[in-house]
Amino acid sequence: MEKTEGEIIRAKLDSDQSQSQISHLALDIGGSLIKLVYFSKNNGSSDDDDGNNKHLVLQGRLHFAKFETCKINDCIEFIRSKKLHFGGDAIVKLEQLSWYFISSSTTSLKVHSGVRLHDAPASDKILVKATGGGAYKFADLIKEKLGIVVEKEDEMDCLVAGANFLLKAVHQEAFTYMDGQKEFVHIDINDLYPYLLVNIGSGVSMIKVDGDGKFERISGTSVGGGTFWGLGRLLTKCKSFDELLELSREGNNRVIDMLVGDIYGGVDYSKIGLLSTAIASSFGKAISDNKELEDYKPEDVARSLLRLISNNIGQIAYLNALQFGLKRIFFAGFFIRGHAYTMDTISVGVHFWSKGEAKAMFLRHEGFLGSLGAFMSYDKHGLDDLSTHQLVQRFPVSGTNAGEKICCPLVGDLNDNDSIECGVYAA
Ligand SMILES: Nc1ncnc2c1ncn2[C@@H]1O[C@H](COP(=O)(O)OP(=O)(O)OP(=O)(O)O)[C@@H](O)[C@H]1O
Ligand SMILES: CC(C)(CO)[C@@H](O)C(=O)NCCC(=O)O
Repeated sequence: MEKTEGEIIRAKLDSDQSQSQISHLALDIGGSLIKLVYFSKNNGSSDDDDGNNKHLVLQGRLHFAKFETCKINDCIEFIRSKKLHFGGDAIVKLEQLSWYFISSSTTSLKVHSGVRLHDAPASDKILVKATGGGAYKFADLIKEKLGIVVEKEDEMDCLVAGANFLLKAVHQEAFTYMDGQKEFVHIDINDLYPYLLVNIGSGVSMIKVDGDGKFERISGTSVGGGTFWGLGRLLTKCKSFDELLELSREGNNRVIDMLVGDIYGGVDYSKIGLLSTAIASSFGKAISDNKELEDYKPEDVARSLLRLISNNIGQIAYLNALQFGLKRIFFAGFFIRGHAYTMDTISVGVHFWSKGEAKAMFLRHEGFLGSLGAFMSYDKHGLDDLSTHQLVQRFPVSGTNAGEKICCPLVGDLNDNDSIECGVYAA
């Protein structure tokens, strides 16, 4: 029998936990999904080959997991059964946190960080960092069921902190995706800002980022991932988001979308630069076809809907980038789900509207920006002390050098039960 998502996570954790202790759980509780990040220490330290082993004080993994927000009780049960909220045997305080990845593969990333460890001051209260609207909505429930106090962190602060961390510290995090080609982008941390962060969750936030902690939410739209999943569920009867996404792969949007050619008798409207194949009106054919919903194939509906939402977000993002003179746009949030057609649609849209001036980029850990930001807020001051220059210098020089564009096939979803191997070094 096929295992459920919860069972897979549980089995993995059972094996992890036989050799590790958990510390530092952080949550991002959004309108659709709850994202968890936590660090598990392996027992004992071990030697490493990067020349820093004399400073190694801790080794472990950074874990990622997610639950649907409507199943918050499963998430609470998961935290309780794995004792994630107790921080293992001892809660440690992370100081001078300086994560830097020393190697990466398609399935796991190895990260080392410089920290000082102290036992947390004895306290009756167990505090867990959480962000997203659910940190407010579910604080009482979490206190009641787990006996822990939710320490709320601002959602936008966390998104930006998570994005900056991933972009600066994680090797091969950002990539472009166009015409089926994935290309990793080298990030020059001295030339990272300003950029536009477009976080596509249930709704969409567009944030102009000018530095660490320096940002402005310049726009947003309620037509986001929740719209795609909500409308898609009603229109196709799909039982899960992934099923809807999978369905869209096989569909043909031209069956339902009204194309320029449908209006112009098969020819382009070249005077204003519109090909006959361009969508003139999403779902527009449904008005004239005299058909009912049942007459359309669910896969065609799913495809049209995905293009509608992705195009719309791509266009609004581009208009904001134009208004603020931003050339780089990073798209994140769980709506993207590493899905080829979604990324392609967004990229083509941004490329088309900007006449090739602006670039759409995506992040491998797209859905975990907020939870990573909350995780790192355990020690803001330590992070502020970080020399980002140092982070890059300490990257290993591997076969896939930073600075070069690397082409590789699209890897699967790195967000599900992904973990990052970590070593923690004394600063
Ligand atoms: N397994 C899933 N179940 C539900 N939605 C999913 C799933 N996987 C991807 N999604 C998509 O991701 C969206 C949620 O993304 P994300 O977790 O980034 O946002 P959120 O934090 O829940 O929302 P918000 O920030 O607006 O409160 C959903 O609306 C849906 O489009
Ligand atoms: C309300 C939030 C910030 C909650 O995450 C998000 O869903 C969002 O940005 N919605 C779009 C709201 C708007 O700007 O119209």
